[in-house]
Order: sequence, then C-alpha cells, then structure tokens
Amino acid sequence: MSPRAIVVGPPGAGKTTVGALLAQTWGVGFRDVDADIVASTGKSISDIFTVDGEAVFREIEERAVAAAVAEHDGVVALGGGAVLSERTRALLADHVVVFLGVGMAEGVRRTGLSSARPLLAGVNPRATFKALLDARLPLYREVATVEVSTDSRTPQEVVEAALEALEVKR
Ligand SMILES: Nc1ncnc2c1ncn2[C@@H]1O[C@H](COP(=O)(O)OP(=O)(O)O)[C@@H](O)[C@H]1O
Ligand SMILES: O=C(O)C1=C[C@@H](OP(=O)(O)O)[C@@H](O)[C@H](O)C1
Ligand SMILES: [Mg+2]
Repeated sequence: MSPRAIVVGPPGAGKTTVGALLAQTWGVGFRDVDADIVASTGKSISDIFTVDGEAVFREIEERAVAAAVAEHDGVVALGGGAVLSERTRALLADHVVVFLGVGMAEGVRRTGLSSARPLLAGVNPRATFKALLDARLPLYREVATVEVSTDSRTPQEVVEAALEALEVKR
C-alpha cells in the first residue's frame, strides 16, 4: 500500500487545502500530517514549537510522516518543513510527490493572517519566508515528481494542473 500522492511545499502553498480537494476528486481518503501530530500529542503545533522546541517537533514529524506514508493509500499532505529531514526525503523517493510552489508575496499573504505557524510569527515574515524558500526550494525539487505553481490559481485550478502534470508523467 502506498499513498496515491504526497503533497509538499512551503507554508501557504495550499498543501492542506489542495490535498483534501485532490483526495475528494479521486474519491480517496485524505491525511494531513500536522493534524496527525496534533491528534497524537494532544498539543497544538505552536505549543510544541514554543514549549518543546523545533528539534522535538521535527522528530515527532519524521515519525508521523513515516507512519502516514506506511498506513495511508489516499492523499497525504506534509507540513512545509518535513523535507528538512534527510530520512523523510529518502522515504519520499519511492513515491508520487506533488510539489506545490508559491512565491514570497502570495505565501506571506496566505499565511499572514494566521498565528498557527510559529516559524512565520516573528517580526519580519517576508524575510523569514524568503529565507525559508531559499533553504528549502532545492529540497522540494529533490523529492518532487511534479511541480505545480499555485500563485494565480484557485485551489480547484491547482488540482486540475496537478492532475494534468501527473498524467504527463505517467
Ligand atoms: N490556490 C489558493 N489561492 C488562494 N488561497 C489559497 C490557495 N490555496 C490555499 N489558500 C489559502 O491559503 C491558506 C493556507 O492554505 P493551506 O492549505 O493551509 O496551506 P499549507 O497547508 O500549504 O500551509 C488558507 O487560508 C487557504 O484557504
Ligand atoms: O514550514 C514549516 O516548517 C512548518 C509548516 C507548518 O505546516 P504547513 O506548511 O502546512 O503550514 C507546520 O508543520 C509547522 O508550523 C512548521
Ligand atoms: Mg498544511
């Protein structure tokens, strides 16, 4: 059993939104690793970051990704930083991975209204977002089967573009 697709990309790319819509389109289940972590720890993501620290979150996340990929045959959405783990990247190499891209301006706009993303909650979210993109773009591309830009697309249009890109790859 293997997920039909695993969705990666920076915060605000729409992994949770588009992942759920893609699963619905295919008529399969959807699993979001951040939601799994909240359910299994009984804590919010920002509580884990602020109380336990990012390193502890990344350890929990690595295990949660491995469990979701092993157990779920629908669509799995990862958190934006999951690809920082080399072990996770190695795991993703054997799977269909959809990388949703988003530019800095739109990414900041989409995440700006939420305090739920502790990494972007600092004083300069633009600079933080840019640093995050610079560090992670090569990692997203390393694991991606297909790359889909989301900047000027609705979630539904992103799903259609992803389906088309996956069809071309078949
Ligand atoms: N294609 C899109 N266009 C406009 N807004 C979007 C799009 N995709 C997601 N959003 C919005 O951006 C925010 C972040 O989406 P989310 O799915 O949580 O992203 P991620 O899981 O990648 O961090 C949400 O408010 C969502 O409604
Ligand atoms: O980019 C990151 O490091 C993170 C992204 C978040 O998920 P989304 O990408 O779904 O917002 C969440 O896992 C956590 O706040 C850390
Ligand atoms: Mg998400």
